[in-house]
Amino acid sequence: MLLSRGVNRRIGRAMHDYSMLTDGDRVLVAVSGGIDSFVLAWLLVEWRKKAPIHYDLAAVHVDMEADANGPGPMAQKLRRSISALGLPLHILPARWQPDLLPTETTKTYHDLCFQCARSRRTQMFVYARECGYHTIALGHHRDDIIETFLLNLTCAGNISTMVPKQNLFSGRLTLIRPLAYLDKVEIEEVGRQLRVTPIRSLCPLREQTKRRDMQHLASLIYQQIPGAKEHIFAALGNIRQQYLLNQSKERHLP
Ligand SMILES: Nc1ncnc2c1ncn2[C@@H]1O[C@H](COP(=O)(O)OP(=O)(O)OP(=O)(O)O)[C@@H](O)[C@H]1O
Repeated sequence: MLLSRGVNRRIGRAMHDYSMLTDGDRVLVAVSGGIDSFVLAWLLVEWRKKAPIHYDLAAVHVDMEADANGPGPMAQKLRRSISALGLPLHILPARWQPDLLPTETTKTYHDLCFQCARSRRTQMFVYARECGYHTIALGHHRDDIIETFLLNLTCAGNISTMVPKQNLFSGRLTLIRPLAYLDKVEIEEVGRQLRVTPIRSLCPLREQTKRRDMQHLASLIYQQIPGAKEHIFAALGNIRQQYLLNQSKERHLP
């Protein structure tokens, strides 16, 4: 399958702008069962065929359905589709599962969503370290980056977002997001051409998170203001420090 010229160029530009991959890297691509991370896994396989560098590649999945009998049905299905790409899939039974939740009324959906994602990430970080992988590739895209910015702006009182490349633990682990310059719809189009069927999410909180609210907010802004998406994304790399405030956060947050 051929990627459109624009899509191919923006993947290349993201990889290049952030020097995401170098020769000899050992890369784990994190696959959720969703379209974005499957397309990313496919892309990293294809990219390696034509890249002037070589990197080792394997996939990892944190299985929310795993039980004493082993991987759940979704993870097994995912293993089949990932192995069709020629990649091994490491399945990690999730340590944190929604039905293991304490019945705490103080926790909001957002807290729980955050905890679940953090636990998943920690499991992948530990696995990467134990198995000698220094890079984890995630399927976040431009819409995710803008929604995170809106979330941090409106709910956390800071101006920040998820970055296309992030060094952690003094550089011992790097997160990369090669789809950072693509829109969700573009990735879905690639997924359609690859005939990817998303494996349904088990997340019971999915429809009720602040992230979902940010998706609605973003789509309202885009409907009202043509070009807003491009401008917001550009703004994230165009900080005018001298036109920001120097008050302390504590003084103004409730
Ligand atoms: N259970 C999981 N196991 C491994 N990686 C995961 C898992 N869930 C999410 N990820 C990684 O984190 C990224 C962002 O997760 P998020 O939940 O926002 O994505 P998604 O919409 O569920 O799935 P996708 O982005 O693959 O379509 C995914 O693209 C994937 O790289």
